[in-house]
Amino acid sequence: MGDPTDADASGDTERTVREILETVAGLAPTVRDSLPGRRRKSEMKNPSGETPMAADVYADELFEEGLGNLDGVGEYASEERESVVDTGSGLSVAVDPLDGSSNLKSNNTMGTIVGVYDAALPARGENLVAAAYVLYGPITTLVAAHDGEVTEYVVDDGTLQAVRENLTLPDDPTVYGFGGRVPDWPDEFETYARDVESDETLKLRYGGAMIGDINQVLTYGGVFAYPALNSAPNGKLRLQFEGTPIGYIIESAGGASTDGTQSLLSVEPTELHQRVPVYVGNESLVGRLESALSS
Ligand SMILES: O=P(O)(O)OC[C@H]1O[C@](O)(COP(=O)(O)O)[C@@H](O)[C@@H]1O
Ligand SMILES: [Mg+2]
Ligand SMILES: [Mg+2]
Repeated sequence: MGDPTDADASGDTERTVREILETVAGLAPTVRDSLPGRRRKSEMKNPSGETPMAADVYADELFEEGLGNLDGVGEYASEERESVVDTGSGLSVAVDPLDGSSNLKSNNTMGTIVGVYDAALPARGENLVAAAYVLYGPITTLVAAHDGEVTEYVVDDGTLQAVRENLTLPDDPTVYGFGGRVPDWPDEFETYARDVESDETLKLRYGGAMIGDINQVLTYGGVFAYPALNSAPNGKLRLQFEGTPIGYIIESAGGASTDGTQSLLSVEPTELHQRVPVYVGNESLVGRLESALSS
């Protein structure tokens, strides 16, 4: 028989993960409804030096209140605020409240990303106990990874309705999407990209919101990269809010993730808002990429 204290702890974790997913699902329609009236820049700068949209700031406030008020959540952090908010004791939640919010101007897809860590932030990907994203597409969906399983839910009415269980990346990948300006790509990455482009089984899908592109990779199989750039060796995306949760979801779905040399889940966090090159997708394509980058 196991230690009753451990059983309590894991029961608490399960309950809190469920409550976090339910809270995010519950807020998703409100976030979506808030977008038309917040399609403008805010007056502030975020810790990454960007000017967020009013919608980014509002979504962050909603998630901070909703998730921070849960008994089992001890820390809340987001891409839009400088430091970690201490909300009691329990799991730590790191949120990208709106991913791809520059797509608001052109009315294209966006998402929300949530990482649930069992350690103080910033934490390693290996401390993730769950990760999820909301996709504000024609349908509002939530994809969650927990205990090695990935599930897609429809959350249009604010509740979790499972529609696809045990999601895995298809064996025969068909899509790729790479961010950053091509002249800014390091030579090794450009060689890989040209190789992928000339593969007759693959076609380009890039939408300017990582979550939209990731959902295509999860649906059709393929590879997404926001690479290291000549002008930004750590790329654009943030480790804690984007890199590790997405690495966790893709790895849970049988795919691979890397920062170029190691799994995104193994990258040592040194700073809450640090950036990281992100490469995720089918193992075959990520393996080819790691070889290309090391040559
Ligand atoms: O405009 P670019 O350089 O293609 O960048 C797009 C990338 O930046 C992001 O929008 C960054 O995320 P945020 O919108 O949360 O800052 C990603 O979703 C996307 O993959
Ligand atoms: Mg983002
Ligand atoms: Mg964002």
